[in-house]
Amino acid sequence: MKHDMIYEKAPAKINLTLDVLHKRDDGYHEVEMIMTTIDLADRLSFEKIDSNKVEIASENRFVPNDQRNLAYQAATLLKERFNIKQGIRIHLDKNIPVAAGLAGGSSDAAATLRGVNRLYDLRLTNQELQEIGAEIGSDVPFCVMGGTALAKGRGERLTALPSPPACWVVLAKPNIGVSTKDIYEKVDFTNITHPKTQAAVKALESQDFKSLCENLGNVLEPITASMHREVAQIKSRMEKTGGDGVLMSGSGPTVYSLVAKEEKANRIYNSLRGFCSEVYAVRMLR
Ligand SMILES: C[C@](O)(CO)[C@H](O)COP(=O)(O)OP(=O)(O)OC[C@H]1O[C@@H](n2ccc(N)nc2=O)[C@H](O)[C@@H]1O
Ligand SMILES: Nc1ncnc2c1ncn2[C@@H]1O[C@H](COP(=O)(O)OP(=O)(O)OP(=O)(O)O)[C@@H](O)[C@H]1O
Repeated sequence: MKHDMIYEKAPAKINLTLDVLHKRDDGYHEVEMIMTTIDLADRLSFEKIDSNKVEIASENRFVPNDQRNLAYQAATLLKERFNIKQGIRIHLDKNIPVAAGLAGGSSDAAATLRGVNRLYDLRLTNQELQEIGAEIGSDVPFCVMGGTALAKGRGERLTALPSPPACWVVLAKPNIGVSTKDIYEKVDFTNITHPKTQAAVKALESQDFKSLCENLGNVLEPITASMHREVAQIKSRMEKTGGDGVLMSGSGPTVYSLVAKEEKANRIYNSLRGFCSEVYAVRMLR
């Protein structure tokens, strides 16, 4: 039997700020962070299949196609919770670099929640999908919501914020892997420089690009940078070639620069291409 296809885009996120307040009893860290979506996205399609299975197809050899895949987990969760007897085939066209600090897997999970909600006409609200998403990972609720938000709790308590002023985002991912868990575990609360989250929120509210760039901050950056010198190397190269605001995203290792002028974005992009195999120049998503 031929079934209709549903399509969803899964955009990457960057952290404009990331602060860690304390370690919680459940092992997670209480965070306060501003995240925004960028125009670098995976593309997913969803199709009903007659066998009672979730199938993932992806051409990317770094992406698992079994229960380790967050899209698989999202589809399975909805299937079990809503007692769906048919199966789901997911095709994943991966463009977001893997294990990068850009929430690629989380965004695929969020797109899967939206896609399966439509495919099986479950009529779940965005809020309900966010709550289900929190069971899969801390970044999933934000990826369900999209746009720009201040996130608290372990990342699931969200308040929408205005999008950043239009600009370019140049990203470079060094060819190294980091474990988010390990990086959080290394946070030293006796020696921490907290970002000015409120100043960054104000900069978004007043659409002040310069102030936004001055108030980017990520407490995980010095930790990942101390383990991998590539992070500091990319950061300094972006700063030297004219990046307006430069920061590592999430637990890394991707470093990005916000850039107002296209010609400068091109210059930074070209300067990094010789140094790093995964470099992107994209726009913010409004
Ligand atoms: C670094 C960020 O990407 C910033 O947006 C997120 O905080 C991490 O989000 P994520 O990858 O969706 O994280 P999860 O899959 O929920 O958790 C992975 C691991 O990171 C640590 N973790 C994560 C989130 C949080 N608020 N505190 C933590 O300590 C925990 O050890 C957890 O076992
Ligand atoms: N759909 C998926 N796409 C990519 N990786 C996935 C996916 N599902 C599970 N993974 C696994 O998760 C690991 C982390 O991948 P992901 O790209 O989500 O990291 P990330 O961008 O650092 O996430 P975050 O910013 O949320 O911490 C990979 O090593 C991969 O094996």
